[in-house]
Amino acid sequence: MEPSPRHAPQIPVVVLAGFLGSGKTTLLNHLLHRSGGSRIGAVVNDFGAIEIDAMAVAGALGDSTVSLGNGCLCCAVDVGELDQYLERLADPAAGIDVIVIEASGLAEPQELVRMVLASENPRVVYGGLVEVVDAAEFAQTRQRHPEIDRHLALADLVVVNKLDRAEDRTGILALVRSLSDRAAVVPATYGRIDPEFLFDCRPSEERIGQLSFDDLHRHDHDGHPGAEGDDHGGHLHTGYDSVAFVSDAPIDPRRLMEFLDGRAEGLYRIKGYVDFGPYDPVNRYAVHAVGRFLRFYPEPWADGDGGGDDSRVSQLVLIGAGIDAPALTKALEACRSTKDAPHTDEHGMWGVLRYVREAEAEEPEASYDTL
Ligand SMILES: Nc1nc2c(ncn2[C@@H]2O[C@H](COP(=O)(O)OP(=O)(O)OP(=O)(O)O)[C@@H](O)[C@H]2O)c(=O)[nH]1
Repeated sequence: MEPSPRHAPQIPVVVLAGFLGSGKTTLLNHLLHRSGGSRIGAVVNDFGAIEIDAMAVAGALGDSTVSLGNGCLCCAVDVGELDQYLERLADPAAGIDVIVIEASGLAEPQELVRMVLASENPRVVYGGLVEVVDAAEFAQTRQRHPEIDRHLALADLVVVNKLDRAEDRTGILALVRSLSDRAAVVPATYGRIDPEFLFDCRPSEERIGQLSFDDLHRHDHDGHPGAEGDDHGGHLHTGYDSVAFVSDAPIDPRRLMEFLDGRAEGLYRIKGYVDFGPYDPVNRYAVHAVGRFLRFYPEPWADGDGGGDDSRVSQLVLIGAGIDAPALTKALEACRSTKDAPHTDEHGMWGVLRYVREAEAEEPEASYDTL
């Protein structure tokens, strides 16, 4: 017998937040592959005009992913769009057990929590705030954005990610614990946490109290300067811009490496996919830069090994503070390849391949980090 709507279990909606490049998409992908019998629906909010994050999770999810592109969800005037998506994912026919909203790396988590709490959909219930921290960049990020402390204080679960890159693992964990109020603090590399943490991270009664509308409101007005009279003055994304670049022509690997090696300090985040054309007809290259960190991840093109296909494009999103968008676009345009014959420059890919790391994602899954 069908359970009556009144008694149907409510689907937890978890907000997954964390600064640019901290590893939210990586964590979400891990959960999608490790969730056992649970079915996860995802709402992905990209800051840039191209939905790179949505592409990165869509493969695993098919139509259980919806994308809220271009701009921070926290600034949406009309929250109806989120409601519509929640409605769709919470439809019993979709068979979804938990919904994860991946916030953009510049979103204000308390705004997202507020939106979920405001949802009138009886099938969903707020399932907690997960904050992902980049252990390697945390000190600098906190210096530039003291608001991060406020985000951690609101979290129900904090994932201290990228511990493989952290110099002082114990120190960073202790610091995050001291900032996190009563949240569980979980160490991780590549977002590999036990999914139980997430599905169980519903806030306790006490924490629901803390995240009531009134308290969130109070946080806005006491918590950060610029909130009064300027809706987004204290938001993390103030001063940040994004540039979206798409190219049908393949990219020249040497020129792109020159561009990347010379990137300005303020250009904190680059992500996307690159077609190096005849330099590697089999693979496209996912690219990620976070601060000074740079990595390429070759992955076979979905259209087989033909090459020369019209559907092959390079798509990049660049996010930073104080960046010169027209100059960046011009510099990227100059990276377009003009050569047809790669053998005239057979070492052309060397620069890129220096940033391809083998097998780092293939460590045994069983070993969750402990500290
Ligand atoms: N070394 C290392 N790299 C990691 C780890 N987790 C994620 N990364 C890499 O960090 C980069 C950014 O990861 P994402 O998961 O895309 O980060 P994100 O938070 O979704 O990024 P935005 O949506 O732009 O804010 C990618 O190159 C990941 O492979 C980790 O634990 N260790």
